[in-house]
Amino acid sequence: MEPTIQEAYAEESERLEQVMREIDTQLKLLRSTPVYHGHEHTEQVLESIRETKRQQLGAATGEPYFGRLDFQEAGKPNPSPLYIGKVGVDREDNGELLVIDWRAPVASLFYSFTGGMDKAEYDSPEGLIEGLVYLKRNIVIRQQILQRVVDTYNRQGDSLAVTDEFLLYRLGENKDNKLRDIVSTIQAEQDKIIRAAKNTSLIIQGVAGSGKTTVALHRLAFLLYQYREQIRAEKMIIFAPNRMFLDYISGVLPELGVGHIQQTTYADWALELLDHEVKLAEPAARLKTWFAVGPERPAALPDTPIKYKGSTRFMNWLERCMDLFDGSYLPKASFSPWEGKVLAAETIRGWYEVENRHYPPAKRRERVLARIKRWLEMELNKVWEASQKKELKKKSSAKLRDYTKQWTEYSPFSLYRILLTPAERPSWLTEDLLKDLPVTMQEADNSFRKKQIDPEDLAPLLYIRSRLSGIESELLFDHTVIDEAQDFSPFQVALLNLHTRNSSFTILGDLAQGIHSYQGIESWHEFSDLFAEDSRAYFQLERSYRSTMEIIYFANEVLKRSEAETPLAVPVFRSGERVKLVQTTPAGASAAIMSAISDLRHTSDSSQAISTIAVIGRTEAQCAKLHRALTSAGLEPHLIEAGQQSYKGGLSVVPAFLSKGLEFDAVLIVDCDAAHYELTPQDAKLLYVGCTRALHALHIFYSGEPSPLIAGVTGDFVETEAVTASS
Ligand SMILES: Nc1ncnc2c1ncn2[C@@H]1O[C@H](COP(=O)(O)OP(=O)(O)OP(=O)(O)O)[C@@H](O)[C@H]1O
Repeated sequence: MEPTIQEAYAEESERLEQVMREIDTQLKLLRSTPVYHGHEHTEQVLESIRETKRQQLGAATGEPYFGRLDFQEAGKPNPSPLYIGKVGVDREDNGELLVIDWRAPVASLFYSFTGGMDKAEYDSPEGLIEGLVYLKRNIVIRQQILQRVVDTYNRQGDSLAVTDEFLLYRLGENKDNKLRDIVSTIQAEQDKIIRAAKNTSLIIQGVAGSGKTTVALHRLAFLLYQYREQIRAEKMIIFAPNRMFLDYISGVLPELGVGHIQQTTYADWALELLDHEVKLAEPAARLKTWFAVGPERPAALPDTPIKYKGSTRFMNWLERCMDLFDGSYLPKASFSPWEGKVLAAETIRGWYEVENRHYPPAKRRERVLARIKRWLEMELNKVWEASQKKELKKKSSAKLRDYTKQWTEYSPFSLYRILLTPAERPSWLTEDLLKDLPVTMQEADNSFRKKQIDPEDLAPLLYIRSRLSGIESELLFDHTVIDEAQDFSPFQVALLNLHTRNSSFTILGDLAQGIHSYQGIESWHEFSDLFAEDSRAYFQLERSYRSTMEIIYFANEVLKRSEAETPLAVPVFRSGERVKLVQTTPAGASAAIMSAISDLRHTSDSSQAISTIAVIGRTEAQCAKLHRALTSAGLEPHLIEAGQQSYKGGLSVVPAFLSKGLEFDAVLIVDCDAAHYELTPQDAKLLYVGCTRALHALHIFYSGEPSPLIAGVTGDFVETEAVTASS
């Protein structure tokens, strides 16, 4: 018979006390053991194990576990309860597992089991284990106090389907300024991605709010647990679009007990590798041009060098260039240090092409020059007469300097520049090769003179670096995550592949949010083609967890009205207030926005009290103006600008293109009129990004003619309102 709620609660309280007593005893013992500071290796290792345990148990004391699954393995007489937590805890005296780490193979049942099935199974190191699930229970413990017990499945109960009640409870919570872990409610389709094998190139198309970023971070924690002998946190890397986004996601990995994973942007990583030889042009100028409205709006996607420079066609072109470079790099002449003494060109060629063939050209140059120097020293040693030797030494040093000088030493940038500057093109660059360079690339780039480059030059420069000097093994990653990957170019990903062992990738993005289409991709094939067929995998996440049904239905309408061919989000069954379409007069817009903010902050429904609100504008200039207006009204908003390092929460004013990746309890889209959002795929994506940032409430403001992307949207998920100046 199904236990009553009181019985379940009493049972779990007792169990919690038992587990906490055990953790407490173990912690006391560990804390009373003196920390070892000596040099004895074995003792150091033992101390490090104790320290890890101290930290893990310390973290587990407040909330030792969050779930329970009663599983009867085939062939075993009874089901046994498995408690799942962020870290495993076993009894000191008999080794019994009190809490199982969520990443352990058996814990996958807690996530993959969706009810209704006869048999459940999971992959273990010993093979497939089958059995029956009797109970799936969510348990909320806060600061050692049992707060909630929710059975989402009970074999003895009436319902055989796992309900989403607990998930909905979690999704209904409000957000602060940091993304959180989801270990207690990972969904089956997310779990598959998290637990995919390490040496896979995973590509994930996920709708807005489907948990892509969160899943990627949980996957890193999983890989570190599962492959702890093979990979290290310091060798894993996350690429995110900007520093503010990195700050926003920075809480998740520590919550999962994982540290030291590198987190960066592509530009920061690349500039570091290039020894900061080049400067990146201010990104603000490009963003301003690309997201301009009115007469400055950019024409349909221009066929600019940006796309070409991000293509694998360009990579192949550079590959051919580097092959030719390699073949012609060695000077043809022999080396004569003084009259009558010659080091034959053939000998030097042998050193270059045979002896050092395994080295890249820059290294070969270095090694061959060192070899010539050694040869010279030997020749000088054959001269006995002191004054003659001195003179020959002087002469030969000058000759060697000349020889070295003629053999130009290139940096990635100096080589790139001569390839793309017509007046400086080297003789080995054949007409055939030049013919294959698009016309748009034939012009000299003036900014190169000041060593200034654009973001799309980074991958080509790194490619040249890799061909010129090779990739040092300490620069290789064990696993690479690319978030917001739809804005990456194929060349960027191909380049990262050169830096990633076994093509172990998690690449995530959403084509519907591809607002930087001047540089990004149009289809995931552009990336999947870069990886071997048998080691790549593609997943699609269609359920959106962030927003209410009303918000998702509305955002989908926006997408449907443009010609953007992208998958639509399926909401979880969480209902909230309707999306508000508010028409104002131009003069009344600010007052209407402020009144909405005030209403949202003072909502009477405490379960929906709003703590983060974003006012989303179309351009940076418009946001700066709005920010001033809200500040003079005493509201203390934060203006989010390009280049910002952190996200503060509270009330933010942000241009739509910078809101990507973030989320807010409530979103107010302003100036959603026909001039600011036209009926184009680009504007639809931008508005879609803005709308899908909202968790609980979405208000859209416009004056004059509404944007064709929202005009006439009807349904039980929207309500309209007209605010006159006096109301
Ligand atoms: N299984 C889950 N349980 C609870 N919350 C979840 C779950 N999956 C996702 N979420 C929540 O949904 C929200 C969106 O997650 P996340 O930002 O990772 O999605 P995303 O796909 O990267 O979104 P976007 O592309 O729109 O930036 C977050 O608040 C996250 O905590």
